[in-house]
Amino acid sequence: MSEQNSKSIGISRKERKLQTAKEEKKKKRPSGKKKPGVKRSSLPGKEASGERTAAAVPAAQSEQKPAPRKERSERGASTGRGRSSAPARPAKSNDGAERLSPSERYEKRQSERANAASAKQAFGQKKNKTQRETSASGQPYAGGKAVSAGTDMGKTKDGQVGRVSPVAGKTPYASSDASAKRPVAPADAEQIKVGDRIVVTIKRIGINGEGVGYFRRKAVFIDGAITNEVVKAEVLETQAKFIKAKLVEIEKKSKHRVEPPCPVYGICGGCQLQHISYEGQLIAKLEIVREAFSRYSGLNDLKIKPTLGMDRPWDYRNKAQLQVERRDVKGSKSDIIAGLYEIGSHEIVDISGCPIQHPQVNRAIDRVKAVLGELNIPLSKGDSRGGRSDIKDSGQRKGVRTIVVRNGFQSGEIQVTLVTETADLPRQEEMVERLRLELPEMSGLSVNVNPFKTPLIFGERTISLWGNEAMNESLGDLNFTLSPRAFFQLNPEQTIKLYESVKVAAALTGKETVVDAYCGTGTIGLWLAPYAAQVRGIEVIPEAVEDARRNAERNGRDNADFFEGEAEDLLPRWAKEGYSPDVIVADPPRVGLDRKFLETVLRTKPQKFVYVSCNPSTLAKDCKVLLEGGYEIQSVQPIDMFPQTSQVECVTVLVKK
Ligand SMILES: C[S@@+](CC[C@H](N)C(=O)[O-])C[C@H]1O[C@@H](n2cnc3c(N)ncnc32)[C@H](O)[C@@H]1O
Repeated sequence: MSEQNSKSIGISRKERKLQTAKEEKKKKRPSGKKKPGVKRSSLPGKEASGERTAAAVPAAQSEQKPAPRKERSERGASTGRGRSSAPARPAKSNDGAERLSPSERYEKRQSERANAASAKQAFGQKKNKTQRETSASGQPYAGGKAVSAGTDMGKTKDGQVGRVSPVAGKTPYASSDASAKRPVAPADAEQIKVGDRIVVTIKRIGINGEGVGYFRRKAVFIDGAITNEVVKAEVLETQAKFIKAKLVEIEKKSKHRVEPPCPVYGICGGCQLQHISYEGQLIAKLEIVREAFSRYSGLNDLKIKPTLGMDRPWDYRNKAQLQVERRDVKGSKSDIIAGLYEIGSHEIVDISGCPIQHPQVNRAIDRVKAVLGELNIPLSKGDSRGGRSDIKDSGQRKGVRTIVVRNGFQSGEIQVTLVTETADLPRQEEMVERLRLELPEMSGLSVNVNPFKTPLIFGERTISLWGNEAMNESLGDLNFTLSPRAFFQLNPEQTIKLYESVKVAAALTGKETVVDAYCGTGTIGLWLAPYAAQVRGIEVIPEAVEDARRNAERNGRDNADFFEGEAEDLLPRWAKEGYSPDVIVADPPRVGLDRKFLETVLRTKPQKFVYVSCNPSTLAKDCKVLLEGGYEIQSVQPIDMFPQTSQVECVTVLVKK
């Protein structure tokens, strides 16, 4: 979050825009008619884009017992730092080089990656702006004809479907009377300029949920367009290999196009596919996986199973981590908003009542906001009305930055964690008292201290203010203990399908040795343990390894052991010692598998390799290495863990040829 983007007091231009959008939406809806799965009063969303990154950094697991105001120092750089809010420094070796534990190295790498990504994005945005300005200034305007893209394009119909509500972008589509000022696009893709209008037939949905078509064989990415639609679009950016364009009009509408139910869809950035029917989303996800294998593995005819979806693809998320800000909103009871950053900005979009969060999570967020507001607890972002008088409205200050709420669907427990820059939040006892009254299902309240400006949500130190330091949740027959930072899948209903798919894919007979690489709190390994001779889990975060060991004990899985380290270090070490598992299951973060890890797999040659992936691109790239190394793909099962978003999880089984 940049201080430069701190909000001014009162209603901003963007808020006004948001309110207008909501009002327009209200007008459009038949009165009294409720949208499926959406509360009338609700706004939408999903966690910040760093969710997977943040969630993939599990944390310390402590004994599950009430521990009022007890601080829990976590292993690593912050150990023994007491209540100081001073930034933790990594230990240095004698030669001055950083001496980091595997988990510290992992966190550092994640942070570096995230910083590099945002720098790249910022560079891209700057570049686009320049391009737009340059091109727009020299663009000839000549009548109202758009150039058709490709041989099958340009079938512009009279009386076409014109206006629909804005999707995946903040600007409503232009009306057709704007045609008088339309620039004419050149007939060659290389001469296309920003501001030109083109007609494109959409061939598929891209990995970020955008429609993908071609203009003279050059890929065109158009947010909000759907497969098989013919759309008119305005060019926003031209690159050597692709064009980015904005949807202006839909000439031929897909049968899967639906009205996005959420009033801030396309603004908050949490969802990318709400404008597509659920059936259409499942097909789109299959297309995304197919395209990845074709592009990165060179497999054009791969058989991919239909995406496993949900009966009711709403209210599924068990966790929210929302940025908070104190803001005066006229007509609103609360002066605190909680939400996600608006697409391409540092402004928070309020997402109360988000239709993909479980209602209990939304309710808990509302209660926490109300209590923070009532007690004037300082926030790191917002006006100077509440909180402490020493807090000035000038940039970054110390206070609550993020509210994290996790709900146990089975246990009914609610875990609340406030991420702050400083441990010394005022009125903590009153806060505990008020929250216990307002949120009786709360099983634990913690403060996590993150004094750094980093895209990672959590810092290293977690302090339990009240209740259990860790919450309980179960999946199928297994019971888990989860500390505030511990990774746990976000969609429990689909997680069972995911783990069952892994079980079916592994087809264990009870005799196999199995490695669960990137095991988190040991969930997959424990799921498989009753069907295997032995399970070994590898996980880089020490606290998650402790969780996994505790969970193994709790569930009586005495053939499962969990080891701390990087998968790319431990697997080769075990191989050297002569250990060669029959089956390896790997569930890495989005970056995919490390080269050293892949090379060891090829050397140790397990009969089966079960790859659980949340990123089709890295999945397909890694599979190419395995295919070239003597494996073949037996099955690919996409699973919809995140309905309404463009993300797709896959269980891919590779067997030795
Ligand atoms: C996508 S999560 C999967 C967790 C688990 N399989 C589950 O279903 O809950 C990936 C896990 O890999 C861990 N991880 C990341 N990099 C790692 C590495 N190099 N070696 C081992 N574990 C790693 C993360 O801490 C995280 O717990």
